[in-house]
Amino acid sequence: MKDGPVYSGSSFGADQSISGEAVFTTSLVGYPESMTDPSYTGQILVFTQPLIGNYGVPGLARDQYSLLRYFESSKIQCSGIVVADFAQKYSHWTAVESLGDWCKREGVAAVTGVDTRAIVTYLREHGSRLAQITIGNQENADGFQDPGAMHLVARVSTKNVYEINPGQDVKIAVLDCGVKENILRCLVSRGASVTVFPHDFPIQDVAGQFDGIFISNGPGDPTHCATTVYNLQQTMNLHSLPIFGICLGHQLLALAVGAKTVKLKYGNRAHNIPTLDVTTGHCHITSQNHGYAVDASTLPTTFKEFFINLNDRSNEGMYHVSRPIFSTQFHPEAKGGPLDSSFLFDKFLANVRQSKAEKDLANVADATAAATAAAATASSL
Ligand SMILES: NC(=O)CC[C@H](N)C(=O)O
Repeated sequence: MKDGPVYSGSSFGADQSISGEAVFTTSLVGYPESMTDPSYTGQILVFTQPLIGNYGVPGLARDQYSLLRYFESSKIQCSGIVVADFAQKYSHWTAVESLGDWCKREGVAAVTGVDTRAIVTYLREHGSRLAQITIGNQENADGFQDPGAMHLVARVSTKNVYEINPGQDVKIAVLDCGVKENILRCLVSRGASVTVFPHDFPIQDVAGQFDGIFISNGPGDPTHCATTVYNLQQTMNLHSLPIFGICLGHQLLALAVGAKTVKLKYGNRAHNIPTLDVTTGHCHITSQNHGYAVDASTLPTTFKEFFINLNDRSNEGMYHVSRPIFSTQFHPEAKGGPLDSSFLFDKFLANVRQSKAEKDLANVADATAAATAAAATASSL
């Protein structure tokens, strides 16, 4: 840890010294999904679950939409992992290799045999820290790189525009700030065509061709994404489309409407965080991975707090008081149970279909009015 303790263990991944921000997750399962989540870019992930690797690592199978079945992106995104006890033997019907072999193949550092309880206690007391993993006597050439100071979204976002599930009744534009495969699946499996755009694409220029806008999760400090924030402001000024944002997408939407974000002491990374839906009084068990949060006291009067974290009372979402715009800090696409908060995708799709129906009706009314006017002009000639 920078200016902190040193913990020694054994390397079971790549012999590669790295640096990053040390953060911890209390999730019991899902290491393939977490490690490939682009939001973990630049971070060293410490697992509180002591035994990691016992179900191995699955292959790159794809579903009917060509989305990865078992990973959130096609490579490991975190800089390194730290576990108490790496399981050398693994067993699962989807497994094709061990966690150690995967890390070696992808050049990712992995340490086992350290007291992760001591590390997590340190991180909880001092907050997320810059850290290094050094192998043997190797010096880490990078020193202590701070991912919070980098515009990581620019690194992980798509460079090209692409479409998934074309030809459906509604079309959704996704701003990819580091989008997870399962978010795309949650949209297309509900019958939408999805077009994915780079994070800084001027979405206001093409928004009229879509029935809804989605803003994805992504790594790092949201305040680096000034272009996306500006484009979202323009989009909301020029179009009345439904909008949904998740995690970084929530933070960017909040910045676009004039709210502020803050860095949390050590963040929320888990699959079982109780979150209150302020509109219903129901508590949802949610999946989370974030180090920043929206300061709810800075929301404009046009937005209300949607969800509140019941552990630390931090903001978990917002909704517009009169327009179909809402966003969540937690991840409704990632769930410990079978459904959990996935109803939020149904809500977004319902908004999208309703807005499309209203637009179609307005177009029919315009066409009828134009035809009536043309007929009147013709009969008066
Ligand atoms: N999962 C995410 O989108 C993370 C958002 C942001 N990078 C944070 O850490 O708060």
